[in-house]
Amino acid sequence: MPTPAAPAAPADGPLLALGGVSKRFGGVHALTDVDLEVAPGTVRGLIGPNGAGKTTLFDVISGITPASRGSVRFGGADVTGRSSTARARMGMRRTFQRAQVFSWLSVEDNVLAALEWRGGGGGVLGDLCGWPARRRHERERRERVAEVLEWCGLTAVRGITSGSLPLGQQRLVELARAIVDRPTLLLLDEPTSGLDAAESARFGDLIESLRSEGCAVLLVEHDAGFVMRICDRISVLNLGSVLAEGTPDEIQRDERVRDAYLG
Ligand SMILES: Nc1ncnc2c1ncn2[C@@H]1O[C@H](COP(=O)(O)OP(=O)(O)OP(=O)(O)O)[C@@H](O)[C@H]1O
Repeated sequence: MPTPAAPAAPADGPLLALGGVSKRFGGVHALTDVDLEVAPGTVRGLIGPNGAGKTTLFDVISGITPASRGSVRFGGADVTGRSSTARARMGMRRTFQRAQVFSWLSVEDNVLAALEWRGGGGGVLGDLCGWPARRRHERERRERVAEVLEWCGLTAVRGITSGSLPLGQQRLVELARAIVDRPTLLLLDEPTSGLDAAESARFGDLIESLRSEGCAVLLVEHDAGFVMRICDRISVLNLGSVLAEGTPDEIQRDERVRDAYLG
């Protein structure tokens, strides 16, 4: 299992902290005064009925959509006004409800491409001169990709075109892309959607391994059993507001949550 970097958070503070986040789309109040924290190296679930605001909250956290009000702090810094690219450079990664991979690239090149965007090669001069440092850098990157492919169980299909893989493996490719340069916070949007029981269980194991290595995870997931099994804490959204927050036990016992969501 690859070793993620140490969390980029102040020693005694949350890695991610949302304060009073609201989002309006015209007359639609998608989010209202949402407070939420994710501690380093923990898994937080975000659950709620359809239309509760989960995807909108992910968009606000990752910087795809600006909040109408409120603040987003990440790694101790106020990132409310920063772009999604800036947040990614700080160690935040996200996956989507529909797995996003370069379907025409091989599995290995997909994961390599996720490392490339950070740059760090030797540039044109380095290419021309074939500097040893650049060659070493390239070898290290290939080794890192091989390590992550192995960890995600993708070594055997590393040369296959990603778009020809079944959905479960495409999700693993997306996960491999997200973790290859060692994020400190991973936002997973319905990672088990469309997976069979064995694939979901594998995904659960991978998330637990990531946590044990210090990576924090915020997980939107409709499979309540999966969420209860895997999360340290859970926030329940309903109609854009936090209805409840607590441990899986506390959430399961909460009558308001049962009425609104768990049934
Ligand atoms: N771009 C938009 N323009 C207008 N309304 C939007 C937009 N995006 C989301 N909404 C509205 O905001 C509310 C929250 O939607 P959101 O997709 O965040 O919920 P969700 O909890 O992720 O739902 P689901 O579980 O179905 O994915 C809904 O009422 C939705 O219609």
